[in-house]
Amino acid sequence: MIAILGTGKMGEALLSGLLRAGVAPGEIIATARREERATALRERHGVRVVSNAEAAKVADTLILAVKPQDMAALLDEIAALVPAGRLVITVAAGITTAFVESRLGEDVPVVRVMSNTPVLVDEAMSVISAGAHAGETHLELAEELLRPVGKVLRIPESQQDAATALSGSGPAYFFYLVEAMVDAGILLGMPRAAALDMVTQSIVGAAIMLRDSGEHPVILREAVTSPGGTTISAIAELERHSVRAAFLAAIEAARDRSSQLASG
Ligand SMILES: NC(=O)C1=CN([C@@H]2O[C@H](COP(=O)(O)OP(=O)(O)OC[C@H]3O[C@@H](n4cnc5c(N)ncnc54)[C@H](O)[C@@H]3O)[C@@H](O)[C@H]2O)C=CC1
Ligand SMILES: O=C(O)[C@@H]1CCC=N1
Repeated sequence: MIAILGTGKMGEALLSGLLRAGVAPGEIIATARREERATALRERHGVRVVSNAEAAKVADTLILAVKPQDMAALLDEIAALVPAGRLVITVAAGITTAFVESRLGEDVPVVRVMSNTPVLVDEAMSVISAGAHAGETHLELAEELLRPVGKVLRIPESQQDAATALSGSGPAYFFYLVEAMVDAGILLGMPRAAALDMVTQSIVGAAIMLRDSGEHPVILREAVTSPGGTTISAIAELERHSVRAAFLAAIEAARDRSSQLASG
């Protein structure tokens, strides 16, 4: 039995992915704070929604998906109830395996995961790290759960905050970029719907080329950039506005914020 505790946006995305991957609804239980949320989860996915206490007692694998700020309270609530040897997977930004171990008991196997919202379309990037008492079998179990919804990579836990900044938040940067490009289309007089179509298909095409061609992004960009042409005029402006430096600073800020989150 797999339990998802705190089934909000990320928890529900993982839940729907597990169901798409063929896990039976009877094999998954969820918890939610509000009754309307519990009803919605039952109706949408046909899973049982129970209390945190019941989930902690009956599940073999617990997926903790509350906000980082709510993690200490949740762990305190379930600490006395989780039977020995259960795998605990935490998907919260900034929450270390040591943070979970210190509240659930020092020998609990914990795997820390940072995934992202493309889990909804089975294209997630999930990075995983083992806690002090999680071994190969625990990592494999976590991989088994996450692989049907995207790519999974093992990384040292010391890199989790950086991964949170890069791939956890990553989709938001691309959506932001799309918004900005669509605004540019509007500025140039394009109808909004057409501009959104053009930008979306350009980003999808570019992403697939990047993933499937094996080419370095610089080579792919150079292939678009004709001498004396249009693209280099745009790139010159991006450079003038220090867009690359802005990305470096932004992602560094996200990494720093991730490392602060466990302390509230
Ligand atoms: N949204 C995203 O793109 C990503 C989020 N995450 C992580 O996933 C976690 C959840 O984020 P979201 O799903 O965006 O937030 P959310 O607010 O949509 O979901 C959290 C849910 O937990 C519930 N909750 C809080 N305390 C609870 C308790 N004691 N018992 C039962 N339910 C409780 C809340 O009512 C809410 O529905 C966070 O820790 C975040 O760092 C990780 C990767 C990406
Ligand atoms: O913004 C956040 O804190 C979460 C973690 C990664 C993506 N969203």
